[in-house]
Amino acid sequence: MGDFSPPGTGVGNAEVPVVEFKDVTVRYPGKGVIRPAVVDVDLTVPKGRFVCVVGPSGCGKSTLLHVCSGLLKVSNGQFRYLGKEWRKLHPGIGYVTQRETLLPWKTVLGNIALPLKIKGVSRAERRERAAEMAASVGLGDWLNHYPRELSGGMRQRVQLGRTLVTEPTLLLMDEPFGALDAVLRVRMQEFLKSRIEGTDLTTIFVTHDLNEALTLGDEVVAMAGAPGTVDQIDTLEDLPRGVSPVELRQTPAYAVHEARLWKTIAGNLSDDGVALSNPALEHDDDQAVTAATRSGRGIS
Ligand SMILES: Nc1ncnc2c1ncn2[C@@H]1O[C@H](COP(=O)(O)OP(=O)(O)OP(=O)(O)O)[C@@H](O)[C@H]1O
Repeated sequence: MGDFSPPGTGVGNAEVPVVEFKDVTVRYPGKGVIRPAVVDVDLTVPKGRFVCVVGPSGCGKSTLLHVCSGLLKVSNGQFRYLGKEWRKLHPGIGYVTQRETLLPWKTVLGNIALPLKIKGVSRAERRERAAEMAASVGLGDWLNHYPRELSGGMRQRVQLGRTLVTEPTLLLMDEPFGALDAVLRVRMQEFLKSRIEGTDLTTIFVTHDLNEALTLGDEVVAMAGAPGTVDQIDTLEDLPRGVSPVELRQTPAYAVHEARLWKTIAGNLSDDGVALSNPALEHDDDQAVTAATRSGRGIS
């Protein structure tokens, strides 16, 4: 175990960051020499912080989330969750993806109660907690409806409820609103913000959409290149909070952050929106490219 201490250690767990990456490189297992997915990542996320990660397709955003969840181990460097290196999956993680994973044969109540059932919570308690959670995600009148009877935004709220009902310490969100239309997306952003604000929940939210990141985040982490590196971290303390996304986008501070982050990301994009090879790492034998960069969407 390495010896890197979070700032302000020694005054109890409250000050231990929820997530710490220190000089982290990640290679996916495979045959031959595999180019790393991310290199030299340093990132600290304190308790209660909402961090958005942006960057072009293939720069390693999801890879960072996999490491946070414990699904993927680092190849070099150190990763700590709640101040510890863990051998197994990390406890207290909620993971919401763009892909819908609701069980079609279960109702809203049944879907939200499912993780409690897996944990062995009694039937009466899980029904009560699931019903409370359904109400808190605005679906109190839809408890006995099935996913097919709901809109895309409602289904995404069920997914969110199913995750939050477990009372996670760390919420990981990988493009959760990517499939929603523009209006619904903004509504869901407002909804998520209102649901999380004032709680201790720590959130890492991956998105291709810079506007979404600036609307939601306390901090935006811009990744670039392939293998991916963290190229910029913008703290958004100067942005007004408690205003609508539309009002927020009209403020001068917003424009400054947007321009700066865009420059970081777009400077490292190919014409078709995929992360460009990282020139600083091109001549390193260890980094020889055999892993295919997945084609996909660029920054919007
Ligand atoms: N299971 C895997 N095995 C091997 N390589 C992988 C695997 N998953 C991802 N990669 C590679 O790791 C790199 C980073 O992928 P990752 O999915 O983290 O990027 P991303 O920024 O999240 O992309 P996108 O925005 O398209 O989802 C890519 O080169 C990708 O091909």
